[in-house]
Amino acid sequence: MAKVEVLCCGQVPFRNNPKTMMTQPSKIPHVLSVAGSDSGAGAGIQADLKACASRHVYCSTVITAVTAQNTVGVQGVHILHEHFVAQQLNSVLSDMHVDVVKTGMLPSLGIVKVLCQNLRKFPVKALVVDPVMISTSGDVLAGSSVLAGFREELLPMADIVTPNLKEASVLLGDVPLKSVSDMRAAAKLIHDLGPRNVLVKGGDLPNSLDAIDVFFNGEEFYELCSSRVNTRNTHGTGCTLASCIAAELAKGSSMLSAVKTAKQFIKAALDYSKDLVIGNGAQGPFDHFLALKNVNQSAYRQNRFNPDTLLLYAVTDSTMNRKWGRSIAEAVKAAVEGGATIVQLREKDIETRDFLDVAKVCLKICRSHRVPLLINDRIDVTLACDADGVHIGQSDMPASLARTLLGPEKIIGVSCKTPEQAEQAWVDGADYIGCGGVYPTNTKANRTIGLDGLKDVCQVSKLPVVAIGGIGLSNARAIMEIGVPNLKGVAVVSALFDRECVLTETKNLLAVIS
Ligand SMILES: Nc1ncnc2c1ncn2[C@@H]1O[C@H](COP(=O)(O)OP(=O)(O)O)[C@@H](O)[C@H]1O
Ligand SMILES: Cc1ncc(COP(=O)(O)O)c(N)n1
Repeated sequence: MAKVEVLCCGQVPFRNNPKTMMTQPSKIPHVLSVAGSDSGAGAGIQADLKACASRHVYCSTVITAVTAQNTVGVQGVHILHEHFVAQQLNSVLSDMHVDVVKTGMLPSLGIVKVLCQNLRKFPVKALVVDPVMISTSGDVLAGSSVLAGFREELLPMADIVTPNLKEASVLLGDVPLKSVSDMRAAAKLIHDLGPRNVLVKGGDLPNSLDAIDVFFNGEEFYELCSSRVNTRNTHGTGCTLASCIAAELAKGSSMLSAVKTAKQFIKAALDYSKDLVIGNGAQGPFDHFLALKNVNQSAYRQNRFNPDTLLLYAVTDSTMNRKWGRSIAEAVKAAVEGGATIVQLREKDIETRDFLDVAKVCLKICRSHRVPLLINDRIDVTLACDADGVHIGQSDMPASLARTLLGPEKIIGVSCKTPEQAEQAWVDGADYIGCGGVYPTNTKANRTIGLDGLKDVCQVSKLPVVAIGGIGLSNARAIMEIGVPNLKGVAVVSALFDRECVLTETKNLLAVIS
């Protein structure tokens, strides 16, 4: 009798398994962190590894120094020889496909130089430089000898440099930085040193109720603002921010969107771990794995939100579907089969338990078509059924709080009528805005803003926009043709669900706007 080998994992041997043989090799975005080790694991290489892991990005490491460090301060620093740093760089860069390099503590000029040599030899998609010089505890991590290396060699190669206030000041020859306008001036001067983008971090800005960072891309300034979390656990925020930016760039994000995601991540992680107690010193580490408390499919999404999904946005209405004798799930199924690119469950008169049951069924339908499903207003239902996100109005939960509750992964949309509301939605960490009502509608008694109002909002909105309100076959094309690039699609209710055949209506509407 033929001998059958059983592998311990219970799988058929490779050569006999056609399914395994057909499997495509899969690639994970890859960040290389070139930084120092922090024995307390709050900052440095350890923070970078945790940040990348929690953003679902692979992180390799080249260690430049080993520090004896805890929540009180830095007790010792052992700098590795530049030859050994060069050897590590060569090992990783010559073999593994690195997308983005992120640098932290670079404690000697020799190390800066071998890094620049290796970056020239093995070019990568992006270089993120966190110019670590002084720890938050006030200890020196890189002396003035490396400054020339930063200014002359490394910064001109950087896609972004992320100094905190002290580091920005040192890079510019000890200029005092005390206000947001000082930060803007510093960002401009540092940009003149050669990096493509600059983020001056304001975690240590005195007398500021908010944590404000200034981003400058050589043309425009952005003040990125989040409320300041009241916690001692801010050790490693700078390293984490830079790693998170690197991770998002490795996934393919644009620079501004990577920076915004990273900032939202820091805010959410600090909120999540504000009461954590590790160590007796003044500055504790925080917990990077907030997403793990909510292990779910969305944790494996590589790109959290694709604005193109706003093209044909189906918003349900149970009264209409009841009138035509179909369930919400049947209506959603027809809409996604007809080509709806995103769905929102807007069910105002339904018990929570029923809402949850319906949401779970609709989620299954949407996932099978790779269409995101959002829930109107109800953050509790969004979390309970692990929907892709929530859509909120101006009188619902504020978007900043929704972001804190939902974490950085979920999609958040906000209804906006005015440019001011659109600006606030962006500051609060929303992903898109729904703008309207453009035309009068039966689903909401509301002031309409018309095509001009829509244009005004689109022109200032930094977020993608979907138009809503009285939109259907007759006027959808006119809306799509208003000629503003961030208008990504139309959201419709009656045009799909107050009709006999949802499938046909969706197909027809898609044909008109595509
Ligand atoms: N208490 C806080 N609440 C919210 N965000 C914070 C807080 N402290 C720092 N941040 C943010 O963390 C990031 C790192 O900033 P900062 O602490 O200034 O850098 P570093 O760790 O290099 O000193 C920035 O985006 C900053 O705005
Ligand atoms: C090895 C190493 N790298 C970087 C930092 C900066 O982090 P922080 O500014 O939070 O002290 C640090 N303390 N240690």
